[in-house]
Formats: sequence, C-alpha cells, structure tokens
Amino acid sequence: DSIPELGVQTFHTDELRSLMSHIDDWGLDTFRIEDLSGQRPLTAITYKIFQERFLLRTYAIEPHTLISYLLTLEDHYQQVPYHNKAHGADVCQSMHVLLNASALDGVFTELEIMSAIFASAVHDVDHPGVTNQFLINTRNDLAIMYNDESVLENHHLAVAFKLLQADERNIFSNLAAKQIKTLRKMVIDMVLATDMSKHMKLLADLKTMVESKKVTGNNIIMLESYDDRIQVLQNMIHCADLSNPTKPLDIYIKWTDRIMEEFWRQGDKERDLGLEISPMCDRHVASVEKHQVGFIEFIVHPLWETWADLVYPDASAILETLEQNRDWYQARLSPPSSSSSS
Ligand SMILES: COc1ccc(-c2ccn(C[C@@H](O)CN3CCOCC3)n2)cc1OC1CCCC1
Ligand SMILES: [Zn+2]
Repeated sequence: DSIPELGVQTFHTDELRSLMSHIDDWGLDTFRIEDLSGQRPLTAITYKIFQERFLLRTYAIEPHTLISYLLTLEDHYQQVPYHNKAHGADVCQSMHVLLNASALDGVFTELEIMSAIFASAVHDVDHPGVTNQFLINTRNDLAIMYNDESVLENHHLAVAFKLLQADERNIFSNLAAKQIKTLRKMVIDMVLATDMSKHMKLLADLKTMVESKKVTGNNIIMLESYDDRIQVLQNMIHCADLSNPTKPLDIYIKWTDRIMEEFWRQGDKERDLGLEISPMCDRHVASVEKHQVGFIEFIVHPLWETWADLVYPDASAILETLEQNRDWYQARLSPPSSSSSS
C-alpha cells in the first residue's frame, strides 16, 4: 500500500502541507499539526524532517520502515497532559531548527544530525507523567530497574531501541555496523543529558566552551573532539526540551497549562498516597506565574543566554522572545499586597 504524501492519513492535506512548509521556522504550531495530522504530530513532523534532510536517501531507509517505526514510537507515548507525543514532536522540530544555525554550518556529520533528530523524537517515549523522584519515592518498578539513576531517561532509551528490533521497523538496517554503534552511543548520550539533574554541569561546560570558543574565518564553530561535539548536541537537545518559554506566547501558555496539569495530577497522587506533595504540584496552592518566572530566571534564561552566545547572532531573536515572555508573566504576578510590603 502506498504512503500518503505527508506520511499520515489526513482530511486536511492542503492545510497540513502548508503548515509543514514552515518546518524550518521557530514557533511552528505543533498543536495545529496534531489536529490536522489525525493526532499524528510526531510521525508527520519527523517524517518531514527526514525527507527535508534527505536522510532516507543517504541511509537507504525504506519509507514504509520509517513510517512503521514512527507510528509505533508515537503509539508508545502515553496520553499524559504534557510529556506526550506533541511534546516529542515539538522537541524534534525545535532540534531541527537549532541544527540549522549558521554558526553550525557544516559542523555536524549526516550521522550526527540523524542521531540528534532521532534522539529528540524518542527522548520522552512512554513517559508516565510523573517525575523521577516520584518513581523513586513510590519504589516504582522503573526505579528498581534503573537503581534510581536517570530512571525515566534510561527507560525512554530502552523503549526506543527495543522498537527498532522488529525488522519492519528497523530504520537503521542499512547502516554499517560502525555507524550503528556511533549512532547508538550519541543517542544515549543526548537523551541522558535531558535529565534535569545534569543541567548545572551541562551549562557550566557550555559556558567554558563559549569562553574558549574557536571559530573559522566565517564565524563557524570548530569542534575537534567527540566530547566537544557531543557536548554541543547535548546542550541542543536540552535547549529544545526547555524551549517552551522561547516560543510565541500563545503556544508557550498552552505548554504551561499542560505541564501544570501534569504536575497537579502527580500532586493528587501524592496526596492520595499520604506522601508530601512535591513543589509546584499542589493544585490548591497554585502560583503558576511565579513558578514560570522562577523557571525562566534560574533555568531557562541562563541556558538560552549561553546558547545564544555560542551561536551568536543566530539565536538572538529567540532570546528576545524569551525575555518578552518572562516580562509578560512577571507583569501578571499578583502585586504584593500593601500589608506585605510594610
Ligand atoms: C512550560 O513550563 C515548563 C516546561 C517544561 C518544564 C520542564 C522541567 C523539566 N523538564 C525537562 C524534563 O521533562 C526532563 N525529562 C524528564 C524525563 O526524562 C526525559 C527528560 N521540562 C517545566 C515547566 O514548568 C515547570 C512548572 C513551573 C516551573 C517549572
Ligand atoms: Zn522532554
């Protein structure tokens, strides 16, 4: 049976094609793609990126095999408020745009690029909508399996690679053994780097790299060692994973609504289990704006400011949007009451 033009069955071919023509743009509306693609945003977006980058040709990937893998991968994303297939699709498309920075022109090999796109598409597969700490606290099988260390991140990787074992889904069947070995190591290194417990070290190393940045004549970054190359790719997927506050405000607000509902459902579980409710997870004590301002101030802005330095001036507009969005949430903070200021 033939594959539809856009990889997925849709009643809105013209509109979906038109949206997908903006695959290279920051701020693509993943939610609209979810609606127009028959609830297949991850398959539609990842298929488009593989086509746009000629990865099917370069690595002799059978279109049916790619579609089969992507549809199954997408079905293994759980229907949780935030860490669902729309988030996977969003991080994949965001990574695709970050890879196009002119400061990175010609820096990464085709294999590194495919590894980065694949890692982004799979990075949260089968996420149960609760944090690593919750899984540890409740002695979940996953925490037992992975000995409390990067529990979710290890699980996402194991699921992603297990799905490749079926011949009809093995998109890397025509790669040389050495290429598969290299791809697997890079994908593991990238997905493990999305663990927030690694954030401070990742950012510190990125700052060191920026301070000692070496560029070619036309301002292209020079990365000699594997460690330098993977460090940039790890920061890229981390930036893509924490990119919601850098997107157009209406899209950012939708992501905030989703992450809060996911956090609050975890809080509901903790309350029912008689556990202490995790920070930001109590729906009866909500300060959404305050938490977003803090998230941007302490995590997102320091990371994106450093990334923007590395690829200057390619991410300047993104940093600008982030600062505008921070100001918007700041302005909505309930003003300190006169009594508290006294
Ligand atoms: C739009 O708002 C948010 C958007 C994203 C995030 C957020 C936090 C951590 N991450 C990344 C993890 O999901 C890392 N994952 C774990 C599971 O394994 C894979 C890798 N993302 C938090 C957000 O807001 C929070 C609620 C108020 C302030 C903070
Ligand atoms: Zn994620």
